[in-house]
Amino acid sequence: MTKRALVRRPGPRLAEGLLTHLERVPVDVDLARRQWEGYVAALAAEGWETVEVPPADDCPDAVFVEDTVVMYGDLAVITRPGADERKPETAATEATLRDLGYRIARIEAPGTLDGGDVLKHVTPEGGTVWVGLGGRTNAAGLDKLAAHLAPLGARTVGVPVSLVLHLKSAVTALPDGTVLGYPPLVDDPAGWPEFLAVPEEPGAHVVVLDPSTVLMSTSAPATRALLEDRGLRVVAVDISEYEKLEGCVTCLSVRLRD
Ligand SMILES: CN(C)C(=N)NCCC[C@H](N)C(=O)O
Repeated sequence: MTKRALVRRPGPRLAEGLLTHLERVPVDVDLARRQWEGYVAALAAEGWETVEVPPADDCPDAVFVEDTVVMYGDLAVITRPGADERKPETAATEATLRDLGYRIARIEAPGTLDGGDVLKHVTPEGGTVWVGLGGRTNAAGLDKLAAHLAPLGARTVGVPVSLVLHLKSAVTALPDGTVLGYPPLVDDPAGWPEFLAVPEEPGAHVVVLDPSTVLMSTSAPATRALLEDRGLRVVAVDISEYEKLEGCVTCLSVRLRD
């Protein structure tokens, strides 16, 4: 199976990216460019081919390509980002996925939905899709997504997000479906069937690279040790400049299925 992921190069206005829960601190754009290259190289080293969505230099947050689409099998649901500044980002993602042969659906107004609010766990028996309802994603956006995914066998469930930007700022999932999060930033840790509390905020963010390997930030060493103790292999990347903009490892790519 080809392992393929979308990525989008950071633009010159990266440092102007939106902030909701963090204070603005200077972003080193040259360092951010090198970190992005490092992130893409880490994917390549793990056997992932990357496809670049053409850059959107007028959109500071375009590097966070995860927010522009939700993939489910061969279907690409193009989002309608909750922040107006980010709405122009979706057109090039749609064109790229169309060219790759994916079926396209869209979140239409009045729905808003950011891909960072969507956490999926797909098994051969079916999939569960959790959607964070908070600042960027509204109930109409959740309903539109649920309608697109129901014919594919997915169950869509809304969960509150009030302490961080996106659902995946608070929690992500390990290959076995265990949900991990840093409890002070998770609205309802007890609401998850299998919840693993991690000791660091950036430790809540993993990208599953294969059934035994996850990608995470170097800024969560204690969580890395915890995951390695559970038998996982961890690939760590430095994404400090993106973390200053409320980004994390998940936001910088979108994994595609054949
Ligand atoms: C899971 N996360 C956090 C994301 N998918 N996206 C982060 C976007 C950050 C950007 N500055 C913004 O405010 O939109």
